[in-house]
Amino acid sequence: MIRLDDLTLSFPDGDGRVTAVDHVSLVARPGTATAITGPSGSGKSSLLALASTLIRPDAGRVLIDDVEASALNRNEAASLRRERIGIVFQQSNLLPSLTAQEQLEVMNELGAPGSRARRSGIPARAAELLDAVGLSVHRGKRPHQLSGGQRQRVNIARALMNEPRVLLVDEPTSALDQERGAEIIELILRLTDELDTATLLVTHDLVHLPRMHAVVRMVDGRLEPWVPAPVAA
Ligand SMILES: Nc1ncnc2c1ncn2[C@@H]1O[C@H](COP(=O)(O)OP(=O)(O)OP(=O)(O)O)[C@@H](O)[C@H]1O
Repeated sequence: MIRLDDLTLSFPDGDGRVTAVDHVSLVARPGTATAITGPSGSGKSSLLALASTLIRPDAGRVLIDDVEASALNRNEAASLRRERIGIVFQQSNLLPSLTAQEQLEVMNELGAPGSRARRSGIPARAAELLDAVGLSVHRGKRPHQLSGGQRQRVNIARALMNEPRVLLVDEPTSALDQERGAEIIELILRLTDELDTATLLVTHDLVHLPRMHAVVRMVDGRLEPWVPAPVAA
């Protein structure tokens, strides 16, 4: 579970400060996907950065299960991210020289060494996740040999290597056409269910919202309930 509790974040802006996130509270439970939508510059990416512990709030708390993430120092926050949080950014920032399988395996080389038993399970886990995202036959390919949608699938599989409790996804469909975008959303929803992650997903794309367990809208850093536009008669 992830709980955002009265979060506020501001950035320096000329002589003053701009409030990117303004007293935002939100709870996402395991096995559910919550979409965060809203206009450009409304604070969606900033909220995700707070949820991921990559930046600290000016005020408020981020709770990941029972851990107060916003109170941790940098090293502790890095460990928490490694152990409990999966992050998928807009662009699939894959390493050009590595195959799909290696992109996943390298995740567990970074950071904590892990036991020998755990390390020996890594190739199998990587293969299993590539299978779950429909890329078994492409596991030996490098990023330039994959389509945009396939690269995004590798990205998602990579974020799941550490068996995260929380999955944070920023605009996963922005570089894809409608059909590939819809497939990626379906994939994220299926994995959220199967792996029981609490998923927060930023999207501009309103077509995906009815598939989500919950939808919130950010406007000027504040959270509003999302009210779907009436369907034309
Ligand atoms: N590092 C930063 N330094 C200064 N201001 C920032 C920084 N990051 C974001 N902002 C400001 O905070 C506000 C929210 O930005 P944010 O990127 O979170 O919005 P967004 O809803 O994700 O936008 P988009 O949909 O265009 O990605 C904006 O006014 C932006 O200019």
